[in-house]
Amino acid sequence: SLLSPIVSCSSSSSVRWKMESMSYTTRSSSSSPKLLFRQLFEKESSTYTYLLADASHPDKPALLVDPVDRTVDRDLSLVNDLGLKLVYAINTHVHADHVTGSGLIKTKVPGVKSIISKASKASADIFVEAGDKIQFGDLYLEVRATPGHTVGCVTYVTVDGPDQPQPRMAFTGDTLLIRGCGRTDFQGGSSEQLYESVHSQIFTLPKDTFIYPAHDYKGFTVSTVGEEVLYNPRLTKDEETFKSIMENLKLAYPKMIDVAVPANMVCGLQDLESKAA
Ligand SMILES: N[C@@H](CCC(=O)N[C@@H](CSS)C(=O)NCC(=O)O)C(=O)O
Repeated sequence: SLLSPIVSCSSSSSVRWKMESMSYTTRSSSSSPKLLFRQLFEKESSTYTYLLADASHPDKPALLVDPVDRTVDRDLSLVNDLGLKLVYAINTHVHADHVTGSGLIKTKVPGVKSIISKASKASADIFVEAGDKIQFGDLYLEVRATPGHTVGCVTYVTVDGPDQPQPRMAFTGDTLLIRGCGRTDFQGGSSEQLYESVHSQIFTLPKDTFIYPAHDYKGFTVSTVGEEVLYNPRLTKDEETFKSIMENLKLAYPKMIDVAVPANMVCGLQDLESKAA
């Protein structure tokens, strides 16, 4: 069931990996899980990193979505200040504009597992695909496949359930930005796929679902499904108009693309590995 304590993800060895094997302390009271949530910003790449934790669980298990290498120390210091136990460093996709902090976090916090989609073909400890659920304490993120910006893009959504955060929250990576969307001109991008992904996997969520993207270039911090369905200047159009908009964006390639993509295919560790060699 949706809230089964057994949450499985596909692992690198293609064996179903059961997160029930995590040794969490059992909750002693019958209180509902309490989400601790922080939105963090990295200004050079205009990237948002998200910290989520089950603050009412005795272990306070936490995860970071889309950490950036340059701000790992800030993020870990916050995790420490809040008394959290970081268990996962998760990426929505292989980023092209900055190096992920996942690998660096793993060198600094033993036991943290990196997660990315199987479709990304990048390396990580755990590979997820559509329908998988990521458990932290008594809270869950559901994986939705949202290709289009890259082939391996996924959106992580809090699940629907009596003890789960309401309104729901969707971490859309670069698939859906506030009043925008990710570009589709490299890394296997496809405007058709992105249009289908957003309409079938994100716009079908309840209207009050919060949209938390991986970037913002205009000063926005959060939106909702209802807002984007009404006001997104690209995705409110019909598919042909959308494709034409995307073909005419005329954006410069991200400055770091030649460094970031190869590094992010190996959890952001390429530089560390080449230095060690
Ligand atoms: N100028 C930045 C890169 C800006 C950019 O291309 N952003 C991407 C997401 S990061 S690959 C994007 O999809 N933008 C969509 C848009 O409409 O802006 C740099 O050099 O790093």
